[in-house]
Amino acid sequence: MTLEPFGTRLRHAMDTRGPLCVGIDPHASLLSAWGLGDDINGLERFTRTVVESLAEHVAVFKPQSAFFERFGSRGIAVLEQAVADLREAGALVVMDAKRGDIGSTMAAYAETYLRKDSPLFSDALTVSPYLGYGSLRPAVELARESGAGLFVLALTSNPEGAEVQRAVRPDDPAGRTIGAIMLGHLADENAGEEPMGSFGAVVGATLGDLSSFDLDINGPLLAPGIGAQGATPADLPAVFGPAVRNVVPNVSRGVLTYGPDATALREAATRYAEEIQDAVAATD
Ligand SMILES: O=C(O)c1cc(=O)[nH]c(=O)n1[C@@H]1O[C@H](COP(=O)(O)O)[C@@H](O)[C@H]1O
Repeated sequence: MTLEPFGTRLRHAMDTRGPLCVGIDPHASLLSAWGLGDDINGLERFTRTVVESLAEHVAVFKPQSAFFERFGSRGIAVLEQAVADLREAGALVVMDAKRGDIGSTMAAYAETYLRKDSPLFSDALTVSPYLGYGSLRPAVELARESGAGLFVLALTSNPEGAEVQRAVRPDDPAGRTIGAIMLGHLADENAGEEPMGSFGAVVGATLGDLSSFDLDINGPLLAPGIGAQGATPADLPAVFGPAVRNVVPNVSRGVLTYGPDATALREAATRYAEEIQDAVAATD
């Protein structure tokens, strides 16, 4: 079955379930707080609980691959099952693997996550453009072919990101920063797409006023940083301005910390979803 483009599917999911993305980040400290061992059984129980509690309620999930890779092939098997179960429940999966390499190797990463019949096929993948945006071309092409999407790290939520992303490219005619140039590439990728394109940017919710950047890329903006990193849903309009309608806010620890009780997890996700909805509606 051919998939509709990721941007179309994501817009529909945001309209029906709301824009919240719950991150599945099984930190060792969370496994312990949930009374689970820092082992494959703990990882499996944790992941299954998140999936069973939230998969039918939340639009988007972002499993963080590193927390599964930590356990080797058996961890990857847990990740694979989670991706299948989440998608089966009608949620979209953004695989957070932050891949980035020279083009010929990038093609293999793309095969791993973006080829329709791959065991780890995901609706979208996080990628790093810091080997040059053009190195991502094989992933862009395969994503288009498969109806998948990408989230390209543009302005990350961590303070260290600025030394790369806010650096001004000396030969850029407009004197833009590297982060602004990445946003420009994404706007080109998404030009003319309706209701929006499939090539998103990662832009931290922690970054304060971003009005000096053109966030109007006609694509989604994945916004991590709410909850554990200190940003709140109420910050979103001030950070994103009119682009707030394309924002997919990610919360990982801020929700996960309420487990393992399924009701408490659902209530936490609902609280965040409502606060996000209120913040976005206030911009009307
Ligand atoms: O690409 C990401 O998802 C990402 C980009 C970024 O700029 N900052 C950021 O925190 N993330 C991820 O978003 C999640 C944030 O987790 P919490 O701080 O627990 O909500 C982690 O999985 C990070 O790896």
